Amino acid sequence: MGGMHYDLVIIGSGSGNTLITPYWDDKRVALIEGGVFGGTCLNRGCIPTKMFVYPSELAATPEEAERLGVQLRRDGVDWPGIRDRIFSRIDPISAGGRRYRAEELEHVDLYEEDARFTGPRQLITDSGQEITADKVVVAAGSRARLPQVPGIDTPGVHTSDSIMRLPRLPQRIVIVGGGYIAAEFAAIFSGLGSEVIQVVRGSRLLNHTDETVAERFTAAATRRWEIHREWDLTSVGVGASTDVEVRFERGEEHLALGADVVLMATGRVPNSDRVDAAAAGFDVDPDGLLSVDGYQRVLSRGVPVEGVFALGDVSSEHQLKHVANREARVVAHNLEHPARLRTTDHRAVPAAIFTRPQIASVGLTEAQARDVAGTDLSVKVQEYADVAYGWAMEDTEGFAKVLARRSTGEILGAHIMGEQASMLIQPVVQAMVAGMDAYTLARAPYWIHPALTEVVENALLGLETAHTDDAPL
Ligand SMILES: Cc1cc2nc3c(=O)[nH]c(=O)nc-3n(C[C@H](O)[C@H](O)[C@H](O)COP(=O)(O)OP(=O)(O)OC[C@H]3O[C@@H](n4cnc5c(N)ncnc54)[C@H](O)[C@@H]3O)c2cc1C
Ligand SMILES: NC(=O)c1ccc[n+]([C@@H]2O[C@H](COP(=O)([O-])OP(=O)(O)OC[C@H]3O[C@@H](n4cnc5c(N)ncnc54)[C@H](O)[C@@H]3O)[C@@H](O)[C@H]2O)c1
Repeated sequence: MGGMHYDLVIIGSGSGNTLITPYWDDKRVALIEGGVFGGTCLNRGCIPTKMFVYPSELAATPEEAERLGVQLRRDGVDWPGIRDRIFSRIDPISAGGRRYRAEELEHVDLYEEDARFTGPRQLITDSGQEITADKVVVAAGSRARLPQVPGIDTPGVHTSDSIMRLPRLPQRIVIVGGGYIAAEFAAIFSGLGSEVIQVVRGSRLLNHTDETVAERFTAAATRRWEIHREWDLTSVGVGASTDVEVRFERGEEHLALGADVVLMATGRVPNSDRVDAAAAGFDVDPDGLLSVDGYQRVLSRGVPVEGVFALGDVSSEHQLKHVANREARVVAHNLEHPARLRTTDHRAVPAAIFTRPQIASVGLTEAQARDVAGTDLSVKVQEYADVAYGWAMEDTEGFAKVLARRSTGEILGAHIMGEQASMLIQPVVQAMVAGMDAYTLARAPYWIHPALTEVVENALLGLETAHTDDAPL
């Protein structure tokens, strides 16, 4: 098989797919995708999960409404209907994207198989096709990590890749893990009416988040589904009377939980090994992340490799789609303008966890902010219950927490748990990027009364930060 040479080779059709700009119209491009076209977010990540979150929230409404004197009745949940509506929308988008790249663009060759490096800009596909290129972008993403315990291949053990396509809604599901994916699916399935049992190694859920979030989300989740803490997974097997049984231990104690299905939500590993980054001599950190510099250039022994870039989950500490997309825009620019390279701005990266209650964060946690600012740190936790819209909702759980330097008002972080957290955080993200201090953010714009945004306004006003006499009133 003769070798093929391209101006640009992209590995991965998630955010990598966006790199094929008009600049490449008169050049030769290869897009290599060994999985489903469109990558994680579209096919098995952000988009389908949120399409399950919304109906699940509707399904959970009767319990919420009851507190406010409204009697609603949920007559049932049509899981196959929900599932098929979601995937009948998503699957054609993936197929359409694939068709466009494979059939409609003459300058693009789509390789539908895995490829791995044999040199810095040299690859071989699984079928033996040798490929070289002037420029290579590694946009190979990450994959679900399965704990290596006996019985992990028992039928009924799922990851986020397969759980959304179940034939029927599980009556009882065990979820292992305490991170983003576990939190979102626990909310989805409990909202839809499954009995959810979540088991974590640590003492709190969402352990990596701000301490108030972790503590208060653990309490909120405990009110909604069953949680077992500080248990280590030991094995999985078929249960005596259940499809699958998951076993844990804690010192001398043992716990066996039977269920229809088990979701392993135990983290994701970057696909640097799947592309054999080591064979090309690229630097890979202990977590498997491909090392890049600020320009997204792949490093080898700390030095940028000519013409090789990486973006997204394979190289980013933020496993988030909006980050992968931003990095892709930077890579697209840098491929086209080698003399005017741009860096990716990773300041103020927000994230939301679409669980119940919703969570959103930006910037530092309180512990991190204390390390940075010491006694100059001001912290305010504003309860939803203490603003007018929170009264309307009769909210008892939500809060907005902001962190800022007392001396300058510089916002160091914000963490919100509750209704619409993912939207409420956005003004804070804007202010952090624009360098606006906390007091100016609270006082310069009008905040609509009595919208829920007042929870953020009041949190900012509650900070003890310095401001001048001519600051907005
Ligand atoms: C369940 C779930 C929910 C999520 N929800 C959100 C959310 O709400 N918001 C958010 O911001 N982020 C979310 N994420 C994270 C988000 O999906 C990822 O950060 C994002 O999709 C990463 O994009 P990427 O382009 O880096 O990689 P991907 O989209 O994963 O694309 C990489 C592609 O490369 C291919 N590939 C890998 N190795 C090779 C090889 N050797 N040869 C050929 N092809 C290869 C893979 O098959 C894959 O299709 C979620 C993730 C999951 C799993
Ligand atoms: N809304 C969003 O933006 C969103 C949603 C889903 C996923 N994501 C991205 O995907 C990434 C991966 O999500 P995730 O939830 O899989 O990972 P995570 O890193 O958030 O959580 C992994 C969890 O698994 C636990 N764990 C790891 N190994 C284990 C083992 N052997 N036994 C028991 N528990 C174990 C960890 O302690 C942790 O609680 C997230 O970090 C996030 O960046 C984002």
